[in-house]
Amino acid sequence: CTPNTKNQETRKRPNILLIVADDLGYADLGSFGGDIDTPNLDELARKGIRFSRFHASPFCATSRAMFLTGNDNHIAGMGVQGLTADTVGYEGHLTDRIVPFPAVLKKSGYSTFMSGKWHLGLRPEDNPHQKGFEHSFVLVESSSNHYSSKGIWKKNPISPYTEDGVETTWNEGDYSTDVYTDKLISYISESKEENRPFFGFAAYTSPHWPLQVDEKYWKKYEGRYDDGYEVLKEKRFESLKKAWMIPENAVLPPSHPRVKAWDSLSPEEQKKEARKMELYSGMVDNLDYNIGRLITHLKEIGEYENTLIVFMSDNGAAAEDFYYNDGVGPFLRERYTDNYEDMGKVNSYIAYGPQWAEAGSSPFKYYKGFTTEGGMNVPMIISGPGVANQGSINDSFFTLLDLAPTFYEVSETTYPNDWNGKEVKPLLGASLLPVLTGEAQFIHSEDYVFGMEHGGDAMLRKGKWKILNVDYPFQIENFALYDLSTDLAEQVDLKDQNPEKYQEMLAEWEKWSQNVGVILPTPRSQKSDE
Ligand SMILES: O=[N+]([O-])c1ccc(OS(=O)(=O)O)cc1
Repeated sequence: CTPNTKNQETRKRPNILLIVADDLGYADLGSFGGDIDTPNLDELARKGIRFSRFHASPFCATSRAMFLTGNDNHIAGMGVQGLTADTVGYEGHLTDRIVPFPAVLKKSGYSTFMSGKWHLGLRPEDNPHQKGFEHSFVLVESSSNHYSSKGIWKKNPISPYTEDGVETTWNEGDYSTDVYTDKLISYISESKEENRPFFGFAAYTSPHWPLQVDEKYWKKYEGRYDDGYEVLKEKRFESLKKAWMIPENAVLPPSHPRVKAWDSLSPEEQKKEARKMELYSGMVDNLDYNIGRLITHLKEIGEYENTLIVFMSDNGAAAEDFYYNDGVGPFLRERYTDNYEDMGKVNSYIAYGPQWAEAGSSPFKYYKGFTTEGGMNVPMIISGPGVANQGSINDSFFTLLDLAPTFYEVSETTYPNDWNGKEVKPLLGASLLPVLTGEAQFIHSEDYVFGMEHGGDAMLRKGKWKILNVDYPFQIENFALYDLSTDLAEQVDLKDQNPEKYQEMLAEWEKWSQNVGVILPTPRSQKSDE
């Protein structure tokens, strides 16, 4: 075992850099067939493997709870994002039923740090500082202004930030993604000085709403989206096929009923809609620029070749638009404007809604929040030492539960049976290393079961089969059955044609949901985080 002392690392184990974009759509990146300029991510794609069927959870906090622990969101304590209840599985923070992998890596001698969004509990004892991160500069809650600490949630008019567990303030006018990158660069430099391998978590808050970014990043997209969101969705559907991200016989799913036809909008409305997407693309452009800064820094200090870089989105493209809703809307409308002239600036609150989110999640059904593929099938790229088949695309089924086991293997550490004297639940995923080294194309057998439940929205996957339930309130008979090998867009319910398979999948659901502790109807929140 490597000694837990600084400056004593004898043989350098690889660094691990996990970069998570917030609400990035599947169809945005250049290397996935999208139209936004992402040269730095494209370089990672050329040097690494793109995963076309990688699945996150449909929401931000549940995804973070899952990939940081290698376990189910209920087991981790995050049954429903933003809900805090005195009920096992729904505590609203990471519990002692699991161990976040940064804690184990830190104990083994890794320098562990993160910068960006936490969203796994507001209390001091829930802070990343207590969960295995030696250094952290974080937005503690779910979302924030990108230029200011002027909050977007009524309960926190000033957005809460901490550095190494201590409350800190935002330097007004600084831009989120730039600041988070500066911090990461300083933490990476420190680990280099100490000659320790690092695990770094770049928990970016971009391109999450409110859509804010400097004109220098969005101006070049001006005019690109003037034909509207339906056209963009179709264009991307075709370009994703050309990029081999979806099969030639894929079908484009119809839009969610919330999406208004582009042609029904007035010219003024269309102008504003187009600017939303220009801003979104500008944010992704800036995100890519900052990822380039990280890559350049790693190269400059001679650590690029020894760093496993994992890039992913935390869930599908986001359709939320709280500015116009009854709950948070009045607070937002008091503090922010949605004027065309101010769009993208510090005083502006703009989200791009289900209409553009569907262009982001083209070719899948729906978007963030749903257990459909549009909510969960996200882009992932892995590059770094030992990664074979550079530039290839892997189409096998993987999930965010597979990341922690991969990181344990790469860092030559093991997940413990107990932690701080308490027995912990076993890991659920499997290491991706055989895929990264080119020994295997897949790690999950046809019998592997992956389930996901969030507030009654549910899915379970076994081999090519998926049961999906997005009807409210949850009732087991509302599950539909899809064959994802022929129906990526989840359009043809096969439950009547395959009653045996359907019953088998329902039995798997019963077993799985009991094992992980799903409670339906969802327990009521004692305290909301949002
Ligand atoms: O419903 N909310 O309150 C809510 C939804 C999404 C959200 O963004 S997320 O990135 O944290 O999922 C924040 C709050």
